[in-house]
Amino acid sequence: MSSSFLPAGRNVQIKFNPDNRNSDVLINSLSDKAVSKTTPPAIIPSTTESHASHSFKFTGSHAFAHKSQKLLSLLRDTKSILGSYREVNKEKWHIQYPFIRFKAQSSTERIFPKDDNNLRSISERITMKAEPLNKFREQIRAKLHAPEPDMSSSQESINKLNVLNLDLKKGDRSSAENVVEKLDKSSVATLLDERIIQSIKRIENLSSRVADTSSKVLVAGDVNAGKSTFVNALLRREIMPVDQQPCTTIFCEVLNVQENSNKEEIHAIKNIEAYNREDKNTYTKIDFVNLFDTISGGTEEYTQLKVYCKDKRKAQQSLLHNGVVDIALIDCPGLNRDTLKTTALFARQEEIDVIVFVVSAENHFTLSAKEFLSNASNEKAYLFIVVNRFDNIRDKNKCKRNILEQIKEVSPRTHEHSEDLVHFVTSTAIPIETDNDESISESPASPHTSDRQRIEDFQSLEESLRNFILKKRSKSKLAPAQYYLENLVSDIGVLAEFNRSIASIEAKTALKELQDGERSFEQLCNDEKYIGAKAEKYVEETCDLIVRFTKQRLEHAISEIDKSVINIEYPGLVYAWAFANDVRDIMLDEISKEVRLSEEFAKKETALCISKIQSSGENLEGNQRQIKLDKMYKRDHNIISNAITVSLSDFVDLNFDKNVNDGLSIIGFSGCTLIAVATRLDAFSSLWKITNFIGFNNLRKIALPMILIAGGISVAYVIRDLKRSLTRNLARKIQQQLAQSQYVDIETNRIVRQGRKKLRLATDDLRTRFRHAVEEEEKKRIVTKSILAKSEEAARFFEEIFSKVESMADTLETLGHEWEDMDD
Ligand SMILES: Nc1nc2c(ncn2[C@@H]2O[C@H](COP(=O)(O)OP(=O)(O)OP(=O)(O)O)[C@@H](O)[C@H]2O)c(=O)[nH]1
Repeated sequence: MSSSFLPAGRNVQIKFNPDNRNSDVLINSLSDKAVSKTTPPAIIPSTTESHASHSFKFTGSHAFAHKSQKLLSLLRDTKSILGSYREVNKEKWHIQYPFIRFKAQSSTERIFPKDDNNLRSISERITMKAEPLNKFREQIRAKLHAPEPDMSSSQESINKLNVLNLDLKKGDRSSAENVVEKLDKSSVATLLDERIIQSIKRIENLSSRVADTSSKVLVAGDVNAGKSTFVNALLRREIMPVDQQPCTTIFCEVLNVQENSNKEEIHAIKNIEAYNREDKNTYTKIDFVNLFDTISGGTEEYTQLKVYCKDKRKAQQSLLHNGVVDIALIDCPGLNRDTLKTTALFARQEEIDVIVFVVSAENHFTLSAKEFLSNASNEKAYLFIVVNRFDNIRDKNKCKRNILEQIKEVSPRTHEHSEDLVHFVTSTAIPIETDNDESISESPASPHTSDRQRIEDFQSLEESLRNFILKKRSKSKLAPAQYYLENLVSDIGVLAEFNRSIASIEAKTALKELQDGERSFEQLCNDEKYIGAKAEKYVEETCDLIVRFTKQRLEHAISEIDKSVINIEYPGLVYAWAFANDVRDIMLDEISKEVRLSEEFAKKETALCISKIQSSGENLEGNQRQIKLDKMYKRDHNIISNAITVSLSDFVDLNFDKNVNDGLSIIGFSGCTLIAVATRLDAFSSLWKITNFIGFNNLRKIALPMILIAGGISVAYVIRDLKRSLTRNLARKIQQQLAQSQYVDIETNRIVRQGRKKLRLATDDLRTRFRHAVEEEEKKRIVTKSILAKSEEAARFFEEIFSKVESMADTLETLGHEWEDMDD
């Protein structure tokens, strides 16, 4: 699995680039512990320089240490970026995924979620800036835009992302698509959070793997092939017991003394799982002098030995403690039918980086050896083969050919790189330290040519072995971290770029909304003032109209009240009183009619005005208030009928006729009185009362003729003028009373007051709706402002993240992939 944006398989010699800001920071940010633990001494030579003929190009231990440091630092930085992604995703910005259907979509649509119409419409308005892109950004954008025709939508996002893809494939493909389509932002955020947590855990595991400087080498081989002799030769010490007879019966792990607080000890362990160096109950300490007995004594008490020993050689020569990797050598029991299975199991353990197989040049491969090798080569692909006891071979070339032929059969890949991986040596030729030796001389005092050659062959083996171990270590410990980082950095870049685009668009949209909102807010405030004032003006105009109308109608009706009875017939003297009451009622009805008319007018005008007010606010949101006018005027308006009563005087018009003389007036008056009385009493009782009053004789002499004359005149007058006088008197009386009670004003006010009340409801409603609209606009502005701030912040955040991962991708690219040709 190799990242698509980094070239794979390049053999890059690491050069620290001072211009690379990120590298600088990364190197400087390395913890002291990591640096001290992994930095090799400067004197360790690069193997590519000293052993240029190797077909396995490897940049050596220095490069390995440098690479470990960089990877550790990159892992740390990536973890911190993922941490900030989690934080932002939880609290500030739901990180979105590029879930897209590519088919038949424009390139601008591709980078936006397919269900987000709003964003898509925005995307149509905003084109990508034609800025110069660097390689990483180009690759990320290409990923976001690239059509992948035959993919389902659920797979598209998976293909865009390597590590941080969401786990949507819980059902079949169609249901996974549905899941994608139905996901909302917060669900995606939750799924991403889970993914990030997993990634952080993985980074922690990879970090501890990269930081782990130990490496285990399993030395297996046939019985008596010389495994223990070989191990001793590597250590330049007689640690492992050597015997002509098969002697190694248990696994012996030889470690550097530093692993045991610089104490040379042997720990015999019954249960390796429970072994703890600091817990003496988990092992038995054994003396070095008793090692042979323990190993060869056939005791089945122990399953494994840990032998902590000193390697007195310098770091660049030492295998156990070479400054880069702490190597442990595990000497296995010789292979036979009984031990084959156990050794094979041991070899399969993940912590075994390299298998060194020791075969005796004299015996070639046994069946057990072949079986072991073919299984191991399936497991590890490359094996390191030591053909030992080469000194005993006379025809060395033939032996080499034979053995290489056999290796070709059991491990073809090893055979391909036999120059590096297959060594013909004589382990006994290596000078071994005795207890008295202070240093070991690699050159015998008087070396034979053959001895010198054997020592050189062994040294060459050692260099190849160390190189192979480092390389395998890179493969097993650094490669997973580097590949994972490459994929993760790409994913972080994809998400950062995608979310930056969305955030930028949201910010632009919010800004535009804010600017538009500013204008519409101003417009609204102006409208509120202007339309409010206009509505007030409508109200005043309508009220004025109602007042004028009502006043005019009532005043006119009152002033012309006598005309309302013109057509009423006078029923005669006997019904004069009833007639007078009818006249009054008709006159008052006439006024009431005018009142009702005015009310109708007021209602109509009020309705008109309300509709005008409401239509001036029809653009405002929300429902208009319904104003009912049917019960606007409901009480009985004939309030004056009881207050105006007919009286006698109403029948006589005191000012009525300037043409009639005073006498006639008196007579008329008397007559009228009589008539009035007569209308109330019967004629006889009236006459009787008058007679009693003036005396019968006087009446007979003086008054009677006069009375008779006056009566006659009066009767004539009454007959002639009663209707007119009564009408005029009653009209005047009503007019006076109405004037006195300010009837017109009161009624006008009442009518207009009701109208104003209703109109007030309309203006209040308009004002309320305006206020509501202004408040809504303000609320919208607050929300838009916060969206703007949030999306601007998000855009900045993702841009910063992008720059960081861009720089990390550069660093990763410079690290290269030296293990590309080690495909196991
Ligand atoms: N001539 C010669 N003899 C060797 C060489 N290497 C080992 N021997 C001898 O071979 C015998 C067996 O050596 P060991 O190292 O015990 O062999 P081993 O593979 O560890 O034996 P087991 O652990 O019992 O399987 C010893 O007598 C060694 O001296 C060599 O390169 N040349």
